Amino acid sequence: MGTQKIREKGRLMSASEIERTLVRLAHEIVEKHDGSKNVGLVGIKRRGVPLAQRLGAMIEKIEKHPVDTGTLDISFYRDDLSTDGPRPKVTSGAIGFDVTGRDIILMDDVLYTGRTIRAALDALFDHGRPKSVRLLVLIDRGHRELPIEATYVGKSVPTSQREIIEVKLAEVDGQDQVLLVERVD
Ligand SMILES: O=P(O)(O)OC[C@H]1O[C@H](OP(=O)(O)OP(=O)(O)O)[C@H](O)[C@@H]1O
Ligand SMILES: O=c1cc[nH]c(=O)[nH]1
Repeated sequence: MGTQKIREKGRLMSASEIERTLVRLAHEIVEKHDGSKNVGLVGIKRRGVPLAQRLGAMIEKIEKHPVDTGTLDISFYRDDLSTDGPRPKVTSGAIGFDVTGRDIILMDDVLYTGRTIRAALDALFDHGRPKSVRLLVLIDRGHRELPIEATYVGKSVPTSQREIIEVKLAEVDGQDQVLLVERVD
């Protein structure tokens, strides 16, 4: 595989827009979950993790009680591994709290084909039986290949297949912003 050229097309969200969006999503979660006591937040590695941590802190501030926040590493569950041989049957590391009976909100930065979320649901149910599972994403860029939708969406961005959404978060990338870039052949 050669190096792929990409061209920046524009900035979709600044740091302050990301912050405002997360505050709105935290309030939506509290409103829909009637106080959020049974809610557990699970961030998908990598950038879902800081999103879950930030939203957990925001909900805690609004509700004045702690919110369980954990991490899901789905690298062994991704179906794109299956092209190189049988899919490894490995249970991912601990989430950080018991998901059984909880109202789980899975979190990721970008929702595209839906394959990451399918893998995340497999991984989640290997850890326990949640009462419910909802999905939160910062960006929904369309082009689903599976019947998966998010309950909580930061921003819906219609994209072409050539375009790529680059979410950058301070904890992983040293800064907060969302960029739209395009592959150049
Ligand atoms: O809906 P899908 O088609 O599964 O695409 C969405 C996934 O793609 C990105 O991860 P990526 O594979 O680029 O890895 P990253 O964590 O390094 O960004 C993004 O973080 C989502 O997890
Ligand atoms: O555009 C995309 C598609 C999948 N994952 C991303 O992070 N961006």
